[in-house]
Amino acid sequence: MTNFLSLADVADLDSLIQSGLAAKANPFADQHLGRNKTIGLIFFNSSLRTRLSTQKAAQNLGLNVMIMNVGQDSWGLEMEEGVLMNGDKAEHVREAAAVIGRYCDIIGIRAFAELKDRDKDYREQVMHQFAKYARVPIVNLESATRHPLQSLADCITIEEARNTPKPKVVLTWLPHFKPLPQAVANSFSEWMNARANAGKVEFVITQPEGYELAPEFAGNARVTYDRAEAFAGADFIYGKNWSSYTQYGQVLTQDPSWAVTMDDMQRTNEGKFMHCLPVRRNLKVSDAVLDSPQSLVIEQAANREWSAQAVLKEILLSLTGR
Ligand SMILES: NCCC[C@H](NC(=O)CCC(=O)O)C(=O)O
Ligand SMILES: NC(=O)OP(=O)(O)O
Repeated sequence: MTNFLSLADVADLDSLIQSGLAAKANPFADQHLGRNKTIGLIFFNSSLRTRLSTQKAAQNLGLNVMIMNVGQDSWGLEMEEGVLMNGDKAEHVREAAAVIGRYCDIIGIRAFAELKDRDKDYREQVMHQFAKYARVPIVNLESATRHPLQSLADCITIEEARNTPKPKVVLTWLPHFKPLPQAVANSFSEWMNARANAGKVEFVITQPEGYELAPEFAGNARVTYDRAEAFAGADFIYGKNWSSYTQYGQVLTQDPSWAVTMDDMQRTNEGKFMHCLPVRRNLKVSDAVLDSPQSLVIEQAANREWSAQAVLKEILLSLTGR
């Protein structure tokens, strides 16, 4: 694996999931792999899990870790080519990425959607500019349209917690007053469609009208506006808010009946509740659900360490020629 930007960079998803589970069982088995190598983690947005779990995974592999918050610790970075830089951005990504690439063997980048210009967000300019100018492997720590380290942790969590060979997994939209990116939902859908194509899960998306994901991410998933029907018999309920893709970046409804409650969970097949976190209690999901044994959110977040470790291991193996 050279870059980890999306599912397309994964040669064998089953073995990557198994590699995450193996890292969980034996975290320090590969601590020699990263010796004398450095990873830089570059954040354009806030983070708790991604920052700490990726740092921890890198340390488990013996990597040195440097972390930078762009615009707070560093200069603001210009991403556009050929512009007169007379605004608030003091440095161009051409220099910044090239320089960071000289200090680091691997670079992780978090850069959320701005939710103003759909074409611009879906072009993934920040990831592509870094990949072009840094000349070292790039790891997506949540980009404008995807969050693959989260999706891999989600696959690991479902693999661990399932008690049927082909669980029913439901992605359900949750209410929020703020417009949030589509990245987590897009990515989860992309990865679950792959799992469904491999016969590993049944995948259903439920959302209010107007919240349809981009066709390339919804793929062949069964989409229903009938939330109760989607929840019936579900083994996993994966909650997430996202803003509209079709009316780009807009909040079309805040209908509180889409928040997940214990009544909803009782319609499932003793289903487990998942959320990538952070989650706003009682706005998106009730205290009772989050505090019940049906909630997997802490285990899911813990699995971020093992998803990052599986990915960094693959990249280190390709850097060292195996
Ligand atoms: N990395 C996990 C999710 C990050 C982000 N959530 C948020 O911005 C929540 C902010 C809030 O609730 O105020 C998202 O949806 O993509
Ligand atoms: N789930 C997740 O990516 O969390 P952070 O935004 O805190 O990194």
